[in-house]
Amino acid sequence: MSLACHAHGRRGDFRFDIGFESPSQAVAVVGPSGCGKTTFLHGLAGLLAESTARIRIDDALVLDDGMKRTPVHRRAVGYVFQDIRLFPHMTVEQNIAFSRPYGGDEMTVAQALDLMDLRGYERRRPAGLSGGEARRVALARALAARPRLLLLDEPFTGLDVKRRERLAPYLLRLRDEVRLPMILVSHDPRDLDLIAEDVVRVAGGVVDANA
Ligand SMILES: Nc1ncnc2c1ncn2[C@@H]1O[C@H](COP(=O)(O)OP(=O)(O)OP(=O)(O)O)[C@@H](O)[C@H]1O
Repeated sequence: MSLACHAHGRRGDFRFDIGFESPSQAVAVVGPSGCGKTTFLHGLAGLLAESTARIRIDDALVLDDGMKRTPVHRRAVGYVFQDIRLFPHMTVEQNIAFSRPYGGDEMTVAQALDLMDLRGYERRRPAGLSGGEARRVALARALAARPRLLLLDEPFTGLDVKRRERLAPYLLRLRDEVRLPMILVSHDPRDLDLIAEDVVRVAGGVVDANA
């Protein structure tokens, strides 16, 4: 599988122009705090007013803002926020079903629940979940929209070593069984060992050519 992504634009005074081509399916974008990792993901997801993006997976142009900007809900891009952002007033199942209308019809809420081993959690609310469980719900919510690319912002943040080891197989399941292309952003080298197949280094809003 090959993955080519590019996003450029600005967030306030910060300008960025970040892109890569990779023969891998799981690419990590790494770099120091403030270098633009999250901004890059936001650009790809359409969450910035002043940015454009382009995504190619194998021979398919999945997204191209060149002529006309694609709205967030038509981007076929799943996003798991660093701080998870589940809807607190909804149950686990309602959280997952929320993104369902924006995707295709193959991946159902039930399949997302199965994939993330969330059977039995359907009626629970986010406040009653552990950090790792909440991350699995956030992954299931992203999956239920049937994305063609998954964006993960610091997927293990806030989890200790034991909990990281418990969450990792779920991400590997998406990578190796579902074959879902993913870009993860991280400042922690351990994340790269766990799931990344390729690494892109970023500094000051651009890819670091010397890395
Ligand atoms: N809402 C905002 N308005 C204006 N500038 C912002 C905003 N959010 C972030 N920035 C700026 O954009 C730049 C890139 O920030 P970004 O969050 O993408 O970095 P990062 O590499 O993800 O950092 P970290 O690892 O600390 O999360 C920073 O210089 C930051 O100050």
